[in-house]
Amino acid sequence: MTPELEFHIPTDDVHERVTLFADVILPLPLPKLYTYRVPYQMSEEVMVGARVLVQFGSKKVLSCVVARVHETPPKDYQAKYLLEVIDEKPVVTEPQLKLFQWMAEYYMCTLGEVINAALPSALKLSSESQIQLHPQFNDETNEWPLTAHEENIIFALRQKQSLTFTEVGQLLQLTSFHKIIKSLLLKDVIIIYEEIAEKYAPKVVKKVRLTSAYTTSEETLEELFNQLASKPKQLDVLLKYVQLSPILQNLRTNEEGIEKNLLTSNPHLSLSAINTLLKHGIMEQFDVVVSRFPMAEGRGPYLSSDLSPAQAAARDAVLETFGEKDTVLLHGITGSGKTEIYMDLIQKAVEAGGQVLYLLPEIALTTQIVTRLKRVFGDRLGVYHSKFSDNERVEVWNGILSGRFQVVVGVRSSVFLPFHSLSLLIVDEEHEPSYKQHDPAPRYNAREVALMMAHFHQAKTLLGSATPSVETYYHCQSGKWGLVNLLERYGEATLPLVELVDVRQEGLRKNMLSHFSQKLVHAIEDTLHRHEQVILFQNRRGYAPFIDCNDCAWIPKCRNCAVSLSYHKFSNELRCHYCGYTERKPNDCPACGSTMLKTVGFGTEKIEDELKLILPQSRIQRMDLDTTKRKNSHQQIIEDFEMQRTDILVGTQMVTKGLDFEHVSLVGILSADSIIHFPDFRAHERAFQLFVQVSGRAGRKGKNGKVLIQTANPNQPIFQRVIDNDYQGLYQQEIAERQKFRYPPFVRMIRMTIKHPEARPCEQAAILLAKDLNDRLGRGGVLGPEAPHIFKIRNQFLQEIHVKLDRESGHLKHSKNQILEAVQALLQNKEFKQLRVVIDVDPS
Ligand SMILES: Nc1ncnc2c1ncn2[C@@H]1O[C@H](COP(=O)(O)OP(=O)(O)OP(=O)(O)O)[C@@H](O)[C@H]1O
Ligand SMILES: [Zn+2]
Repeated sequence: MTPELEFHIPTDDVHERVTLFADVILPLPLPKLYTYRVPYQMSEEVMVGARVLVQFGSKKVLSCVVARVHETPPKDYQAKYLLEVIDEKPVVTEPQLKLFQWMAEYYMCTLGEVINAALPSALKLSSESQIQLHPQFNDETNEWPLTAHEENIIFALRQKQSLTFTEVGQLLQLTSFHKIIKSLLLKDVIIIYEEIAEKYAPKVVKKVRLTSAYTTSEETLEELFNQLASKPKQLDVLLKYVQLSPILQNLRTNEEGIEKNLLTSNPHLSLSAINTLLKHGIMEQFDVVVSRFPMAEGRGPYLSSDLSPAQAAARDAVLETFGEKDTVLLHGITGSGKTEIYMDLIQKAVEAGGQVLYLLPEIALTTQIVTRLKRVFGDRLGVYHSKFSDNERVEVWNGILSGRFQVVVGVRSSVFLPFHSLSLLIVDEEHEPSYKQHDPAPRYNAREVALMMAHFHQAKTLLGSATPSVETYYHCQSGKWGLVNLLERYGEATLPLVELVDVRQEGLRKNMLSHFSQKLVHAIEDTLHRHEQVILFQNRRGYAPFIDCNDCAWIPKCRNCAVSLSYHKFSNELRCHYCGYTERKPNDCPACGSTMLKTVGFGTEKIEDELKLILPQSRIQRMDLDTTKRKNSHQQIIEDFEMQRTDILVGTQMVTKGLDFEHVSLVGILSADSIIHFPDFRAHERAFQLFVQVSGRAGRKGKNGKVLIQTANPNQPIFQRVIDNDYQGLYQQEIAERQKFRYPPFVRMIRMTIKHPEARPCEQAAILLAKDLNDRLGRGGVLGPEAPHIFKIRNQFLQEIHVKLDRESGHLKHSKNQILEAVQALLQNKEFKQLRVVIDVDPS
């Protein structure tokens, strides 16, 4: 050290001290960002994308994400100091922040709502956050000096398992204790988690290894062998150890050890010998925190299938089109092998060093695809969906940040993940309505968000579908996006033969067995006879949509919603599918006392029930919301069907989507009519998609597939389009109608739902809002108010207003502001205290 430096007095403290301010996103529905003052000693630590702890209101402490760091104090309030910087590195990336900002603006919600939806709850902290001892913390091995306060907390955690932040404050009698918590965190003494129900528990594995004294050199190891020569049981253990751990090739590998149970569960080894070795300090035991997503064994080279000539041509066309366009639609019929093409493209993107996001509409689909992708991408594949625990989500989040996961497969919420170098996004089954989040805000469509993500990352997006949404196809027709067609099935397979069954006629001819036509029953029998499988689709779950009294026509209704209660036979309950209300099914009519209560209509449960009577030998499984509540139930049902442990799969929409089963040769649609007559401008499009998709599950691997559609009205033109797989016809007709009646893609729709516990004020408020919107936006664009078909849900009366906006974006922003102002003005009206207005952009 030079003498000058020894006398150096730090002067920057005196003059160059700059006060920094951080704008933070609180995880609350607040309209703007809040600015906090950064304590000088944290100036170096604070950074965009990292979390900080702040006090909000008088008591609450929250973690929030830094969106901006600057030097301008806020004008209208005195900025408080932020309390702590939690992260050493950002947990939210720059492109993510941009995307979140865009989502908040586009979907007309707050940035806080977006962040709240985006972050797994273990990354959100508040005064209710809990701490617990780190499972690996051990007084004896701890190398860090601990302060009295820290000792105090550890002592309390030994007594009580967990403490909330508030309790920590009380324990230490300090208001500012976050430094202490952070210090304990850094020393790995504690971990933080959000809810008691879901403690963050890293998975710990017990391992053993030789103590270092015996592994300094080959000689010491040899000495050990000599030493144990007279103790054969211990020698056996040692021999097994050197067999399982490659220490004879490289002594340093001893450090990694082996899992203890590889020894203890071996019937040829003596447990007491293992314990003696541990007791004598020849071996030692240690814990390792392992990933919940174990590394795949032997990464191996890529293992994907060879593309057929048609697939290879489609792949090349996609790559070529990416040269000119950022977004390409792969319109490939069901069973054409789109997945194989995706895998090929993913591989290319990964080899070039990019990250890939592969979006799927439904968890049920992930299980099959994940198995296929795992074989190719091994430990570089991350999976993200809503049935994951929070721990698992945090691990995926961190795995993407650290670069461990290069490919992520997930459902719509994966658009929130912290990618930094995305180069390819795939939106499979892009037409699927389940990409849309209805509640709560942000009410986004993951397909649209994916396109925006691609924009911020300068990545390419491939949309794929056998039945593209009319909007998407329109953008291809107009030349905005690229289009690649794949019009043949892979291999020997051809599209299935679709046939209609007129249930009215069959009923007259006495050819109906309850809800099954003879034709369908015979077709099922034939199929099972050939040891092939059947999928039956019915659009409703439960046993029956409602029951009614034969004598007085009484129908049980939900007490919170304007709907009748569905009957669920297994639980003998009447259930509301909107609010979850349940009651026991009465034996007699509460209105007239009659015992003649009968069920009306039918759902999947009834189909399953009746089928068991009609075909008692067959093995039937049902897949719907009621049978897939548990985390792995989807997987189990799909696996059973795949392995042909079941013959018939009965289900709701869940069975229609992209599933790939080799032995299915018959698909039955039990009642097509309710789907076609849904009151919505997309009803025809949706019905076509549903019928074609569910039909597409038949005959995928060379078998001749057959589809039977039961309907009371076979003359509807949509059926001919399904029979002919005539997407073009459907598209031409739909697009003409959309243009004529001004629907998307020709306009943008925004729906406002006005909610109030009483009917009158709900209606009055809706009329006022519609009038104000009319004044602001001009006539013609505002439709309603109108009470929706189900006019009360969860004790809230509903009214809807639809706004149609021209697509030029300059206009759009202005109009959105007008809408927000109109809603604000209405909410300020003192007459409507309990009013809520939900805004949904691009509703569906
Ligand atoms: N090149 C290939 N080599 C081997 N098998 C293939 C190949 N292409 C497709 N297959 C098989 O054909 C079947 C159908 O493929 P895939 O599931 O990818 O179709 P898809 O286009 O996604 O259909 P859908 O739109 O109905 O979901 C799968 O079982 C798949 O493994
Ligand atoms: Zn209800």
